[in-house]
Amino acid sequence: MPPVADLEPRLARIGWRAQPLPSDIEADLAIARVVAQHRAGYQLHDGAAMFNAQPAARFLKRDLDPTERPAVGDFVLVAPGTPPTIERILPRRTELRRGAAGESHQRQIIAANIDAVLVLNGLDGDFNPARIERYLLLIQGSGATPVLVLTKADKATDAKTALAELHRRIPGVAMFAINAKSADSVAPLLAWLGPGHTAVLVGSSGVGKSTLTNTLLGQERQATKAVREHDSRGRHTTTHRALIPLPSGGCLIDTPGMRELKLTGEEELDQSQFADIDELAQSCRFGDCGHVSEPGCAVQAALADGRLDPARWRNYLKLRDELAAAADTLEAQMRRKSESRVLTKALGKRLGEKYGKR
Ligand SMILES: Nc1nc2c(ncn2[C@@H]2O[C@H](COP(=O)(O)OP(=O)(O)OP(=O)(O)O)[C@@H](O)[C@H]2O)c(=O)[nH]1
Ligand SMILES: [Zn+2]
Repeated sequence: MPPVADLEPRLARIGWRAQPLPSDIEADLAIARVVAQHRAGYQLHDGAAMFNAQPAARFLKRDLDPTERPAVGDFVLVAPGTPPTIERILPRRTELRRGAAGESHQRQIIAANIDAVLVLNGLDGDFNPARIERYLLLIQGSGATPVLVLTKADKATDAKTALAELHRRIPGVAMFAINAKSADSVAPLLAWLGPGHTAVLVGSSGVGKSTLTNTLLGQERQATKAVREHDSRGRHTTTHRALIPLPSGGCLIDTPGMRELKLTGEEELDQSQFADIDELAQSCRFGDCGHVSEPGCAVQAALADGRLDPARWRNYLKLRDELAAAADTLEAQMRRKSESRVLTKALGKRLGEKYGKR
């Protein structure tokens, strides 16, 4: 492997910060960063290009603690090959975990080596201190710094009141009210986006994550509207770039996994700011109304006569789909957990019969 000093300008683009490397590294290994994780493998970036890689066999062992597997944001050592293989994970500075209050064998790393989590909340009706607090729970203990960003300040009449309320409710956390479209307005955020820094943007759909990304980039590089394909189960695929080097020297990580941070599957739409839409959608003539062209659709009627804002409706649909997918995952996890408990019991009983233990 070339001396790391030679690699640093390139690695700097992917949020690398000088760190001592293990002394026993084989010469043919390269440093890269995990930018996405798929069922079929990992997507890595070495500062020059993105490429696919497979984890070494030991990462696939079933009894391995999931937190010891490569995660998005990890700097890893990669062996050449077709495909290249992830051999080692370099020590993490921070670990954003899912299920921090759960059982240890269920904990997963959502992202590693994240320095700041920018929690976006819109001042256009999306403002929701309770949701911000839930994000903060997820971030707490990760080592990453939360930064609260209230977007659409240019549209709000009460940005100061919102900030004051948030200050009261969540003291000691940096917070800004910004117009995500204005470079001047987002400038204070650059303090968390300098060389060697990695940030993620989290927040509800439509809050301004893509807009802020574009402003930080200084150009329209990321499609503001991600491409989504819906199917009957309400899953979607979002295409966007996973790691985004910024002119300020830092980088953003943006993966579907990171965006899933926002919903656990336990949220109830009928007890949210969308309760009115949820109620409307339940009052269609057909119980399984798709709200597209069915006769007697209460949603289409409300859209037609202006009672329902189309943007809000689209947002509701997006969130409902996300929630459905998250709930599916949660349910599958819980099913697996209860199955393994039953299996463990059955195994214990069998062993007890065989060896006379109880
Ligand atoms: N006036 C104003 N409009 C904003 C601001 N931030 C975002 N918008 C607008 O809000 C809409 C949604 O913004 P996006 O950046 O696409 O939101 P997002 O969080 O990326 O949404 P998803 O991709 O669905 O997760 C766009 O029309 C933006 O132009 C802001 O600070 N001020
Ligand atoms: Zn309908």
